[in-house]
Formats: sequence, C-alpha cells, structure tokens
Amino acid sequence: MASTSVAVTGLVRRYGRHTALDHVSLGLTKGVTGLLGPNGAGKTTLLRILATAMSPDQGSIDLLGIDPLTARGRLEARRALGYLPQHPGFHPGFTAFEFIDYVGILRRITDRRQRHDEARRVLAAVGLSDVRGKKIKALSGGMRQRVALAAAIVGDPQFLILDEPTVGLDPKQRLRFRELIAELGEGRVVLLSTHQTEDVGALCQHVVVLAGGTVRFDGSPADLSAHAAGRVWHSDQRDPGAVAGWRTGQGSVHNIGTPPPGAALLDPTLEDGYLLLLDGDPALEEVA
Ligand SMILES: Nc1ncnc2c1ncn2[C@@H]1O[C@H](COP(=O)(O)OP(=O)(O)OP(=O)(O)O)[C@@H](O)[C@H]1O
Repeated sequence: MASTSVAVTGLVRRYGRHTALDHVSLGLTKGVTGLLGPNGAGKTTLLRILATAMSPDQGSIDLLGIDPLTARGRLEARRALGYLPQHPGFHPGFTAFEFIDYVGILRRITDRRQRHDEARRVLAAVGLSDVRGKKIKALSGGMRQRVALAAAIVGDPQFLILDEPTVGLDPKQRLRFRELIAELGEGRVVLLSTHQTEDVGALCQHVVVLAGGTVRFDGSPADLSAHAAGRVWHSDQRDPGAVAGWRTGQGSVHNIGTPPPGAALLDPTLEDGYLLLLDGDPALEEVA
C-alpha cells in the first residue's frame, strides 16, 4: 500500500549566502498540520520545496512513498499533491469552470468528460457551483481564494500544501475555509502555513513552528499552549514582568511573561505559547 505520510530530513536551502532552511526535519501524517513562524522563517521556501517548485541544496524527502528529488519521482509527486500558493496566478478572463478545467488538463486528466465532472466536483466542494460560469475577475477575493483551493484539489491529491490560504478573508469567509480545510484533513495529509494562531488552534492536530530556518517546536497544539503555563495572567495595568501585554475587550490587561507573586493566572492560549516560545528570538520581529 502507498505510504500515507510525508517526511523531510535535513533539508537545507540557501539563497546566496542566506540560509533560508537550516537542516529542517519533520514528519506529517493524515490530518492538518499547522506551520507557524514569523515573516522570513522559511515557511514558503519549505512549502515550495514540498510542492516540487524548488529544489533543496541538501536533504531528502519521502512524499507518500515517492522521492520527489528524482526526475521521475517529481512527476509522480506532482500528481499526488495539491498546492495553493501564496499568490495564486489566475487567467482573469477565464470563468471559474474554464480555469479549473485548464488545471485538469495540466494534471493530465485527458478524458474530457471525466475532467468536466472533476471540475464540477471540486467547484461544488468549495461551494462555488452557482458561480462556475462567472469570470474570475468578477468574483470577490474570498471566492477567488476558493477557486484557488478548488484548483489545489483537482484529482483528489492525498497531500495538500496550503500557503496562507485565509489571508485577506473576512471572518465569515475564514470560518468557511476552516470548515473546508478540516474536511480535507480527514483522510489526507494537509500542511497549512499561516500566521493565524486561532486557525491552528481550531483546526490542527499537529503544529510545527519554524523560525530563522530551523524547527523550534514540533508537537500538539495543547503542548504549544502548555509552553505558556503559569506565564499568562491578567491585571489592571500592564505588569513590568510582561514581555507582551494588551488590554482586552473585557477591560483587563492580558500579560504574558514572568508573573508577579499572587498574579491572577489564566489558561494559556496557543498564541500565548507561540509568543513565549519565540520571545527574545531575533527571528521574531512582531513581538520585539
Ligand atoms: N528568491 C529569494 N532570493 C533571496 N532570498 C530569498 C528568496 N526567497 C526567500 N528569501 C529569503 O529567505 C528567507 C525565508 O523566506 P520565506 O519566504 O521562505 O519565508 P516565510 O516564512 O514564508 O515568510 P512570510 O511569512 O513572510 O511569507 C527570508 O529571509 C527571505 O527574505
């Protein structure tokens, strides 16, 4: 039986003198894995390598039992994976159906009838049956993103690579995407790169944190939250021991860091764990 997991070992990728991935090793199984990391962490580089859009300088990949670093394996891997890139390219004059049909041609579904059935199936899966005859340029940003997701699932790939699929979506659209990704994660290997810690908390069984080209965390969402256990508290004013603190909608300040004695501790969220994991790390610009 074909392997149902993906593993990378010792992946190195350099851009000139800059090392974007520095001996990255990780394993992915069925379900949704969230890939978190600050800007420039190397997430897109890792995803592009897994999608066979780029080669690593060193390391090996086992993609559902296929070695995509060989010429033959690359073709086989491309049929087994779906990729939603950070900036999907569309032909805006195409209708949604025409675009997906075209993706079907690229994916070598040669039988026209079968390809059209597949286009209808994936457009229905992302809830776009009603607008399949509309030109892509006439669709909203959220709908276009759904077209990109539909394109990624043509041919029902068993490994899905999603690069920040919810960027620019409004909260309702994001929820819709969450549902779709959760459904796709049932029975497939899904790697979801995102800056949205709430999406990871809501969707993922597994989280990997990448920063400065190395893996800083690899475990469950609960373990990432637990990283902040005893280090999250609320107070009236921002506490001096806090590395970050913000006033919440309830009026009190949510602090993370080193609490004072007797502080009113809170249950940490995944975001708290993530922020504390990377606290003081030069790779994390957002919290500095
Ligand atoms: N084509 C390139 N040439 C030179 N440097 C690059 C190139 N692509 C990426 N880099 C650098 O490699 C590092 C990793 O980039 P990458 O895009 O993989 O990060 P990322 O985690 O996806 O970031 P973001 O969240 O901002 O998309 C960054 O320092 C980036 O500037």
